Amino acid sequence: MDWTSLPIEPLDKLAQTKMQTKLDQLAKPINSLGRLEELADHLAGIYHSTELDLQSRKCLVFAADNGVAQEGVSATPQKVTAIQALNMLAGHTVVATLAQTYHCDIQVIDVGIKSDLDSAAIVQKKIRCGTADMLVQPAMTYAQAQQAIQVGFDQAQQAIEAGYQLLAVGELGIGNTTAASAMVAALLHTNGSAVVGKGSNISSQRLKHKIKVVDGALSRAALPFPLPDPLVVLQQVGALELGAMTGAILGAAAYQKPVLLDGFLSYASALLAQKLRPTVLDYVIPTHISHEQGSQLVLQALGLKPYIDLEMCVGEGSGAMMILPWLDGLQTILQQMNTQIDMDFTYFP
Ligand SMILES: Cc1cc2ncn([C@H]3O[C@H](COP(=O)(O)O)[C@@H](O)[C@H]3O)c2cc1C
Ligand SMILES: O=C(O)c1cccnc1
Repeated sequence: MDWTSLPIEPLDKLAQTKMQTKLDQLAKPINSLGRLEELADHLAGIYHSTELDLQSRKCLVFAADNGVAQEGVSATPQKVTAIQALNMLAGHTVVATLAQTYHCDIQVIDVGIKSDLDSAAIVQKKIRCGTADMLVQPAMTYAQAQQAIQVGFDQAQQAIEAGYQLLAVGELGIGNTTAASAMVAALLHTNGSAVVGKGSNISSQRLKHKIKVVDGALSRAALPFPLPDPLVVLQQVGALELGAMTGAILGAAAYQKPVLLDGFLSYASALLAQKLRPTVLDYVIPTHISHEQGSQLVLQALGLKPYIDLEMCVGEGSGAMMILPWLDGLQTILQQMNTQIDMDFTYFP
C-alpha cells in the first residue's frame, strides 16, 4: 500500500472513557496508578477496547550508513553499523538482550548499510549503499527519501498483518545523530547548537565540530521556511534508517496499532512523520527520555511526555524495550485485579 493513500483514523474516545471507568472501578484509590492510567486510556483508544493484548510485539530495527560520518562527527568507525547489525541477530546488542528478556521479537532491516552482509536473517531492503555526505551534497535523492518511508511503512504493515499488536522502532547507523540533529533543526527552524548532542559520546572538541557540520549542511541545503514539503528535509540532510523509521511510525498509525518510540533518533523520525501527517501522533507511545542534548526540544515540539527517565541514550530501540515490563504489569492489573463490586464497597471522596 502506498503510504500516502491510507488515512489515519481518530482514536476511539468511547473506549478511552470505558477504560477510565474500568480503572476507577478497580480496588485501588482513584487515579492511583498515575501515568499508567494515561497509558491505558491511550491504548484503549487505539485498540477500540478495554481488553489489552500487548504480548505479540515486534521491534523493527532499520540499519544504514551515513555519508556524513566522513566528516569526523562520530566517536566510532563506520564499519560498526554492519558489525552491530550482525551482533543484533546474534542477540548481543543492548536492544537484542532487552528484547529477549522482555519477550519482544526483533527484526533488522538493511535500508542502506554500505557493505553487503551475508546473513539471511537480515531483511534486505537496501536503498543505496549509505547516504552521501550531507555537508557537500543532498544525503539522497527525493525518490530515495520516498522509498525509505515506503520501506518502513511496508515493514510495519507486514508485521501488523502477521498479527503483531504492538510495534517498536529502532535504528543502527554510525553518524545518524548528526542527520537527526540536522533534520530536527530544519523542521523546527533552529540551528545546530540548539539540537546537537554527543551522540555515541564524542569529546567536547568534536561536539563543536559536529555543530559546525550540521550548520554547514543546513546552509548548503538552504531549505525554505515554512517548508512546502517536509520530505525534502529527509532528502537533503536526513538518513535512510530515519526515513524508514518515519515510514514505520506512519504504517503503525495507518493500520491502527501503537508504536513505541525509542530515543532522539526516533523523536526526529516522529517529528518528520508529524510534519507529513499531523494526526500520526495519536498512535505514538513515548517511552523513555533520551539523554541526548536535543531531546527535550523535540519532545516539547511533539507534545510528548515519555514515561521513563533512566538517562539512557543507546538507540537501537533499547529505550523502547524498557516500557515492556510496565505494559505487562498494566495488562495483568486489568485482567486480574478485584473491583469495588467484588469487594462490596464504594468510594466516598
Ligand atoms: C558500539 C555502538 C553500539 C550502538 N548502538 C547504537 N548506537 C547508536 O549510536 C549511533 C549514533 O551515534 P553517532 O551519531 O555518534 O555515530 C547509532 O548507531 C545509534 O544507534 C551505537 C553506537 C555504538 C558505538
Ligand atoms: O537517543 C538516542 O537514541 C541516541 C543518542 C545518542 C546515540 N545513539 C542514540
